[in-house]
Amino acid sequence: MFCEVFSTLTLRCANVWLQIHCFREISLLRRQIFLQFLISGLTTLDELAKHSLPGDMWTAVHGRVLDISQFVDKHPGGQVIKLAAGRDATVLFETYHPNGVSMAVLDKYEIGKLEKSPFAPYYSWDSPFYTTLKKRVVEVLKQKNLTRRGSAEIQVKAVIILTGFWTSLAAMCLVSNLTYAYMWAIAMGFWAAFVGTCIQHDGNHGAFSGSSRLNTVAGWTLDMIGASAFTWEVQHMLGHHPYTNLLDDDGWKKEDARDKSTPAPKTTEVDQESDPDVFSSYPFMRMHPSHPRVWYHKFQHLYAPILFMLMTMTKVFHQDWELAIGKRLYHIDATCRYGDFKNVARFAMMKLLSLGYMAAAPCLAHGIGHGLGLFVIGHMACGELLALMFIVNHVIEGVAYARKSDPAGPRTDSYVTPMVELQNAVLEAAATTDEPVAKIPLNDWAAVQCQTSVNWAPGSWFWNHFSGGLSHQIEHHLFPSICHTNYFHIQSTVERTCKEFGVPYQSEPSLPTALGKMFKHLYMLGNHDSHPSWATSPSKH
Ligand code: HEM
Repeated sequence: MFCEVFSTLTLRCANVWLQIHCFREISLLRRQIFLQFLISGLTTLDELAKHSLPGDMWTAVHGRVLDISQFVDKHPGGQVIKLAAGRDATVLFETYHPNGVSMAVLDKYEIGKLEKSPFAPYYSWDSPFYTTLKKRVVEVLKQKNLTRRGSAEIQVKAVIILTGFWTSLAAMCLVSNLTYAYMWAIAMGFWAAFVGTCIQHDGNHGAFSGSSRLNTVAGWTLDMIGASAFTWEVQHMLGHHPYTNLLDDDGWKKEDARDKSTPAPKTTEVDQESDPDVFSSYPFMRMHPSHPRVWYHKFQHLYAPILFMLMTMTKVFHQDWELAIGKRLYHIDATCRYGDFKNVARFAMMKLLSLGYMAAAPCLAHGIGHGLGLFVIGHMACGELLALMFIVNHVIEGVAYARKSDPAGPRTDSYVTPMVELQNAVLEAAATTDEPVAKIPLNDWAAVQCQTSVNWAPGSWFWNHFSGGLSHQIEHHLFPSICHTNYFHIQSTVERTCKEFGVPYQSEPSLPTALGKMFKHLYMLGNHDSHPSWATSPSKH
């Protein structure tokens, strides 16, 4: 105990000393050597978690501990790097750099090695599948003369959407006819959904623009519509994206049962590899076959649309505040964002301001009853559209689910995966030729992303724009730092590469077809603990 306190104190003093003395490049080396000297032995995840605030930021990539305190402001990808602070950021690092990062950069900031996590990592990074995908996609964009991150196309689109939002809001308050006011409220809700899918989504992923500032402003539009970019980053970028449809079987139960007023458990007691999007809806909805089925789930396909309507309001009034105050979302430490007082102040200011123009203004214009009614109707329209477009990509017939306790890769409920079938077919075909084909591990990160996401209307310019790239969910999950306006340009390359490597790639021809399959799947999950049809999910090739 004494040793722990002493070493923490020494490190903190050392950091303050280094803040004061190390602002030049030459000092970086001194700082690195000094920290290397101080950290004798391996760094634990708990020690790493103590370094997540500006001026004192450590992260870990492939077992190497990096001091990124001095690098964050120089990072070519902008402020998103702060999400890596205080945690193992291997998945973020691998997935946000389609062009790779020189090892010299890592060498420059390395200060030690990470102790092995008590939880075995789910993913494998060894296959050539993701490297080949990255190389081909970067090449296609180069050939088409497109920038990876957004350009004029998304910026013009952003102006149109923002104009739509503010015009609907103003019209909702200014028209005297209440029927029209409610129609404007619905329009405002839809525009707000487009702000979410087409502006903030790219901004917070660092994909809206090459300019870090513009990305921050684009990300901030989520606060403009009443939610919080910081909360979204934690849930979506640190939870859902890296660990899509992956469930730590015991972890969610522990989190569920935990008394939230007690101190957060240590990082050795909780596993970061779990997708909050699939377990946060439980017990209201059963979205993952690992969750126990409760009697009312058999109606979930019927009541799902009602819950979807309430989604944004729950976030705005409950989840955002819980996170900002507790600095934690389920198993995810949110200190990197809400540990900074400036961020909490920004959060609170935007909450107040947005409530002013979205709720108080209509109340002033139409009276409290109708004012609140307009606010709620706007939210319901927004929540419904957003939920339908998001959930359809991951909870749908044929999609795969993964369990941390199951080492054999993502699979349908009855232990047959389309990936196994496809791999066998590809390897068999290759056996008759001279061309060797690499076998892809079932837990290959990119291959898992392809199996846990589903596209709809692939290659369509219109639907790509309408959904902010959600129609090309597989491409988005593989390349979150690439602007959504590019996805239909890279779609055929990704599909071809999947086919070549024997990795499943599921596309539904249209949104209505995909929605039909989503509701059918919700019905199946609600009415069967497991079902034979999950065992024979058709391979799409
Ligand atoms: C952990 C240590 C990290 C290091 C050393 C690092 C380093 C770099 C470097 C050298 C580049 C320029 C690459 C190029 O020119 O192609 C870059 C770009 C970028 N980084 Fe990082 N990065 C780190 C973490 C992160 C994290 C955690 C994220 C996201 C959460 C991120 C997001 C980005 C983005 C969006 C770009 C722009 C990519 C593009 O232009 O396509 N980086 N980073």
